[in-house]
Amino acid sequence: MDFSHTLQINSQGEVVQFGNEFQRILQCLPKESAWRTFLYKYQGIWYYPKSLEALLFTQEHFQAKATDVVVVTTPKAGTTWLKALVFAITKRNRYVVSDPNHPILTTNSHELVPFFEFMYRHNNIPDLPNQPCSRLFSTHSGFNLLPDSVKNTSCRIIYLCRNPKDNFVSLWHFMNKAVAECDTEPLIPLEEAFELYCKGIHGFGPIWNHALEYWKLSLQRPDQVLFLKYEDMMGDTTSQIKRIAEFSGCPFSLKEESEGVIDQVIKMCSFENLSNLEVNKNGKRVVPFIENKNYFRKGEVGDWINYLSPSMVEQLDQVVEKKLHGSGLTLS
Ligand SMILES: Nc1ncnc2c1ncn2[C@@H]1O[C@H](COP(=O)(O)OS(=O)(=O)O)[C@@H](OP(=O)(O)O)[C@H]1O
Repeated sequence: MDFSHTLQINSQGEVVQFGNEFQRILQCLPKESAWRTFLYKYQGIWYYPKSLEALLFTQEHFQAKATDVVVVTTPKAGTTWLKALVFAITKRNRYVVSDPNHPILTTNSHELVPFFEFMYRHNNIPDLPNQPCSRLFSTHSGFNLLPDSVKNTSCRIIYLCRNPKDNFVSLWHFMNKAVAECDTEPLIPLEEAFELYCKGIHGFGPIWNHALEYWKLSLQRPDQVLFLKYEDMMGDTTSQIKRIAEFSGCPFSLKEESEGVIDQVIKMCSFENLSNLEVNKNGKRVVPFIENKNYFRKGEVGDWINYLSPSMVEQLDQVVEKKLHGSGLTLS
């Protein structure tokens, strides 16, 4: 694919120049002006153009290894938390969890488990470590857009989703805080954002389509896809951490359990601990330009009750129920 001109976007969020082949692709896709930018629908999922370009580039250039672990989430499902947990669990032979200099304590987890969307942005082919141990990557990509080598090798996918009502509230806050900090546009009213969300129009949405693809795959190939829910992780973090460790091929030994290693992981990656670290209070990511503190808001289940009216709840519940009906997947 010819990506000779990288994507350029004007101040309204509209694509004004892109690689020739990518230009042809974009012109054929449904397009929506939403969330103060433009979104393009590719194989059932809405993408920001830069993310789509990078993910198409990833598809061409990323070669998975059987030992890789790819963290896949919908935005605002608890990605930052899951990345910290997966890093702490899978790298614990190299970084002892009780180490006061553990990387989690000094580095935002998005840097430790990088997104394909940013690694492969602007035609960049990153130099990937060739180490034998598991490499960790992440993405918000829909399943269809994953590189073939991720879909078809025995590399592991850990998927996380969240109750759509909390997911929406978290997304709305994030867009108004993190993104609004970068420009002078007015905030997006909750009602306007809600209507878009119910239509599935948001970056990497609709989450019911996104989750359903990975859900089906987790049933077909349970050894390749571990399907997690934020609410289960909050409800019984110990069990979910054990599942992650076993699935990743590094289960906790009885000795580790008796020494309290699981509790140490939980504590290190807790909302309270992560959100109070210097790096997460005052640090920022350069690409995208987002202050780390914006990845931490409340970290609770059920905060939607403070934002959504009964009729909004009914509307969103109905949309989700209709989409997931008969699939065996529930998100409420
Ligand atoms: N350690 C920990 N434990 C529990 N919950 C946590 C944790 N860290 C972040 N959060 C909450 O996750 C929400 C942010 O979602 P993501 O990390 O997926 O955001 S992003 O997609 O990476 O931008 C956002 O949820 P809300 O508080 O509901 O907005 C964060 O507060």
